[in-house]
Amino acid sequence: MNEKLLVGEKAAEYVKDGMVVGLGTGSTVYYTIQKLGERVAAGLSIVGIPTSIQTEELAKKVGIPLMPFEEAETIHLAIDGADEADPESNLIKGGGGALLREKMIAYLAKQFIVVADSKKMVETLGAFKLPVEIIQFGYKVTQRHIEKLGCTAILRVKDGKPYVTDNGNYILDCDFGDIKDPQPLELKMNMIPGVVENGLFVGMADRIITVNQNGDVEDQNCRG
Ligand SMILES: O=C(CO)[C@H](O)[C@H](O)COP(=O)(O)O
Repeated sequence: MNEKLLVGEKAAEYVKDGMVVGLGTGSTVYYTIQKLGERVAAGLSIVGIPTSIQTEELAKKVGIPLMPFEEAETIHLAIDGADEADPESNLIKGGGGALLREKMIAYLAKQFIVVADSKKMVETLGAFKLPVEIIQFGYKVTQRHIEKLGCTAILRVKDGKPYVTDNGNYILDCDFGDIKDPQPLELKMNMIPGVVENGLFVGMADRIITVNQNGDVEDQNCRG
């Protein structure tokens, strides 16, 4: 069973005619975007706002009309994946390196739907190392400040070179062990000069679409 396909396609059902839709990044929301492409070809009228260059290319390929984020007055709905989700619907995101644009777009969205296969659902955040986007200037100094918060921070590397985000920044993957109380950490992290954004999404998800132990799609309303 392809859980990513199941949850990705389920989320596409929330997209209605006339919506401005935030398009997330990754291998789960890939299926949402594919499905939306099919629906656009069949007459659905939407405008997408991509959270990464990768997603922009995919959306163009499947025929979803796009608009620049800076021109958006509102986003009706944003759909995105997650690396981990805890029982309070707090998330770690940024495995794909798009956390900054993902958070900006989710923040503007009236509704934020997360698509997550069952492996992403955890009791406590932190087995997945927390991605933190930092500026390149003085990055080792920023790294030391971040480590004082109680983690080991490793510079993300791709093809033997530091990984550079769509925004021209570096990413540190930070091992805090269990993150039992994500909100203070999210705030403290962003107080450090040189930190642009971190991958903790606290209290942002409105729905999480996942797969339960019986193999059924479970559509959780995070607002009770
Ligand atoms: O945060 C992200 C990218 O920055 C992704 O949403 C997250 O990494 C999940 O990706 P996938 O659906 O491929 O497991």
